[in-house]
Amino acid sequence: MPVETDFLDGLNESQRQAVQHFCGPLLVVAGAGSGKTRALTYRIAYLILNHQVNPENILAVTFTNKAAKEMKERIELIFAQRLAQEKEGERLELLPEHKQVKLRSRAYQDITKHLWIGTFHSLFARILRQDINKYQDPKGYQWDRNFTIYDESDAQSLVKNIVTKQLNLDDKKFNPRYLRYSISNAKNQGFYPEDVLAQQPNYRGRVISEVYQEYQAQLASNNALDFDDLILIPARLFSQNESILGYWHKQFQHILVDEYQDTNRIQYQLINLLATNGEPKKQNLNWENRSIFVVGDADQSIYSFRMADFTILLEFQQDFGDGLPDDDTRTMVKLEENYRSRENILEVANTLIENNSERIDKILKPTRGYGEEIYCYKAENEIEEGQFIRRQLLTLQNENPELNWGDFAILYRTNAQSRVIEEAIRDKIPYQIIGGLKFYDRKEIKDALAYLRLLTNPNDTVSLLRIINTPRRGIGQKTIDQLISASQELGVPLWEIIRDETSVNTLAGRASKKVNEFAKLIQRYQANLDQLPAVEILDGILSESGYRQDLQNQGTDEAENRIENLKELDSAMTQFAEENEDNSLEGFLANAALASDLDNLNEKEEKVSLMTLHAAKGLEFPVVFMVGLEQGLFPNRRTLDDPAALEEERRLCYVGITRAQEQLFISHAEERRLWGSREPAIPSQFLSELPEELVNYSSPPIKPRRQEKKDTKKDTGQNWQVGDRVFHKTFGEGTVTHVLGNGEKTNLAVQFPGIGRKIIDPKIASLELI
Ligand SMILES: Nc1ncnc2c1ncn2[C@@H]1O[C@H](COP(=O)(O)OP(=O)(O)OP(=O)(O)O)[C@@H](O)[C@H]1O
Ligand SMILES: [Mg+2]
Repeated sequence: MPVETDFLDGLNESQRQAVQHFCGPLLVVAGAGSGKTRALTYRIAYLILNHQVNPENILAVTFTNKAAKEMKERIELIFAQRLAQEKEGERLELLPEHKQVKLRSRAYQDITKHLWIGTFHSLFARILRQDINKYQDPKGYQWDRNFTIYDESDAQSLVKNIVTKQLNLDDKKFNPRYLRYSISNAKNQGFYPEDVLAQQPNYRGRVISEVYQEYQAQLASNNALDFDDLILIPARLFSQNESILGYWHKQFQHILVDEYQDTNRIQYQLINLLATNGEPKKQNLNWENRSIFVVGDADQSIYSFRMADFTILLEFQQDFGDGLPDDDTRTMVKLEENYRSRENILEVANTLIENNSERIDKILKPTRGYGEEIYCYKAENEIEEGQFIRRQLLTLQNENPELNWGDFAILYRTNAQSRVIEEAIRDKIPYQIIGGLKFYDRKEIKDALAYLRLLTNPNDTVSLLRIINTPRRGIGQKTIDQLISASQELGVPLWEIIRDETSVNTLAGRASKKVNEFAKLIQRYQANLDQLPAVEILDGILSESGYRQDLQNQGTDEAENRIENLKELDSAMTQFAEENEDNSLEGFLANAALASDLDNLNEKEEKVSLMTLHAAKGLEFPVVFMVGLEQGLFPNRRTLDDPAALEEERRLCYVGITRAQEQLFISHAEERRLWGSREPAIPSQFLSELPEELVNYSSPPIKPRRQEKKDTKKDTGQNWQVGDRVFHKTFGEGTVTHVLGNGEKTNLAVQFPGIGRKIIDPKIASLELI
C-alpha cells in the first residue's frame, strides 16, 4: 500500500499553490516550521513529474549539504511512491502514451543524480570545474579545472605565512585570524584589495589590502580557491562573459532557493544573473518555461556576520515581479500554519519575536494542540546546568521508550559551552557534537586528502608541504626552505623544482635521495590516475608512502583510531562514487572540502545532538534544550549596545525555540565559568519577554507523571488494525500503517503527521484509540 496516495495530499492549499505555480517568479514567505522546505522539495518532484522538466535543468540551493541530501532522499521517496501507484495502474493511464514511457523510464533511473541540488558553494564549485579556465582575472591570475578548495584552516595557514614570513609583520599585532576574516568580508562584498584600501585609507587598511593581494596571488599560484572565491569568481565570470552566462542560464530553467533570507549580495547577484541572463529591464524578461522560486523567513535571518542581508528577501518582488497591480498576489504565497511545534511552544516563539521592531508581521497558526509544559530551569552554575540536562534526558528516555537519543538536541550560543554538557552526559548518553572537529578536519584525513590533492593538482603547494615529510622521511625543514626559496626566485610552483632530479640533487644535499623518491612516488600515481579507481589510489598511496605503516608502528589507541578514520574515508569515497554522477577523484575532493559540520548529523545513529543555535537552522527535534540564557552570553555581549545586532540575537532565540516539536527546556545559570573566568550571571532579557503563563519556572519533576489515558489498548496486545487512529503522549495523533508481528510481539508502525513514522510497542507506550 503506498504511504500517500497522491504526494500533493501531504500539502495544504497554499503549499499546493506554491508547488503548482509553474513559470515566473514566486516568493514563499512564512514563519518557522510552516512547511517551506517541504513545499520546495515537493515542487522539484512536481516539475519533473507533471511538467516533464529534465532534472538537469533544475537548480536547487540549500543551506547545508545535509539538507541537500535529505531533499534528494525525499524526492526519491516520492518517485518510489509514484512508481508503486503506476504498478497498480491508478493514474498513469490517463496520460498519453509517450508521456507514460517517458515518466516510467525517468522514474526508474536514478533521477536525483541529475538534479543540481546543493549549497551555493558545492553547486558553483561544480560550475567552476567546467569553466574556470575561461575566467579573466583583472590581475591576470589563472586557475585550471583541477583547482583545490582550501578550507578555513588551509586559508589561515596561508595568511599566517604571508604575515610572518613574507611581510615580516608581528602576528600578535596583526592576528592572522582577523586578517583572514577581513579578507573574507571584502570578498563577500565583491571588493578587490584596492577597494579595501579606498574604504579604509589608514595603516590597518593598507596592511589588510596588502595581505589580501598577496593571499590571492598565492592562491592562484597554488591553483587553489577559498570558499569565498567559489561564489565570487562565478559572479565575476558571469558578469564578464555573456556566452558562459547564457549557457548556464539556459541550463537552469528552474531555480529554487531555500533559506533565502540568509543570502548575501554576491550570492544574490549569482541567482539574479542566472535567472535573468543579465537582462536589466524587468519588462524584457521572458519567463516561458522558466521560474525562480525562493522561500524564506526574515525572522530567521541570523548570518549577518557573513554579510547575509534579509532585505534581499524583502526586495524579491521588486527584483523579479512585473510591477502590475496584481503582481503581489501572483508572485507571493504566504504559509500560515505551523506543522512542527506544539501550540504552547509556538506561542512562546511568536511572543518573543514580536519584540523585534524590524519585521513584517505575519501569521503563524498552530496545527498541533498544547504539549508538555515548557520549563525554564535556574541552575546554580554551568555544571549544575549540565546535571539538569543529564537528569532530564535520562528521565525522558526512560519514561518514553519510543524516544530515541536522536530525538534530543541541546542548543547553545557558543561552541565553548559544549564541554561542560559533554562532561555531564558522556558516561551514560551517546551524543555527537555537530560543528566540533569535523571528520574532514582530522589530521589523518587532511594528510590523506593532501596526497590525493597533490596527485590531481601538483601546483597545490599547501598540500605538498603538508606531506613532503609526513610520515617522516628525512626531508628536514632546511632542505624544504631551500627548495621553497628556489621556487620563489624562479617564480615557479614548488613541485616544478621537486620533480626535477637535477635541481633536487643540486639543492637538497644529503636529503636529495629522499626527495627524489618522494617525487617518483607521486609521479607514478599521477600517471595512473585515470586507470585506477579512486579508492585504490588512496589505499596504494597510503601504503607506499609509508603513512599507514607509520601509524601501525605507533601502536597507540590514538593511532588505531586514526587508522579507523582512514577506513572511514574509504567508505566515504565508495559512497560518493555510488551516489554521484561526477564520481571522479576531483569531484570527491571538492565534495570533501565542502563537507560541513552538519554532514556529521546522522539521525540513524541515535545520538543526542549538541550544536550551536546557528547550526540548528532548518532542523527539528522532538525535544530541545536551549541553554545558557544569560545576559552577555545570549544575547551575546557584543550585541548589547547595538539594537540591530540585538534583534538578530532575538531571531536566533526564535530559531532555537522553533526547532522543538514536542517539548522545550530552557535553562540559565546564576554563575558561570566560561573562557576561564567565573562570573555571576543575570538571566537573559529574552526570558522576561516570554509569556509567563506558558513557562514553568519551577524544577520539572524528575519522574514526569504519566498521563492517565482513557480507553487505551495498552496491554491487550491485539486487535490493532491498519488505519486505526491513535493518540500518543509525545507524538500526538497518528494513523497505524502496519501491524508488525503478532501476539505478545506485536509492534505498530504509526504515521504521525509532521513527525514521520515511528515503530511503537503498544505494550510499553500507551496508545489511545481515537
Ligand atoms: N502540509 C503539511 N502537513 C503535515 N506536515 C507538514 C506539512 N508541511 C510541512 N509539514 C511538516 O512540518 C515540519 C516543518 O516543515 P519544514 O521543515 O518544511 O518547515 P520550514 O518552513 O522549512 O521550517 P524552517 O523555517 O524551520 O526551515 C516538517 O516535519 C514537515 O514534514
Ligand atoms: Mg526549512
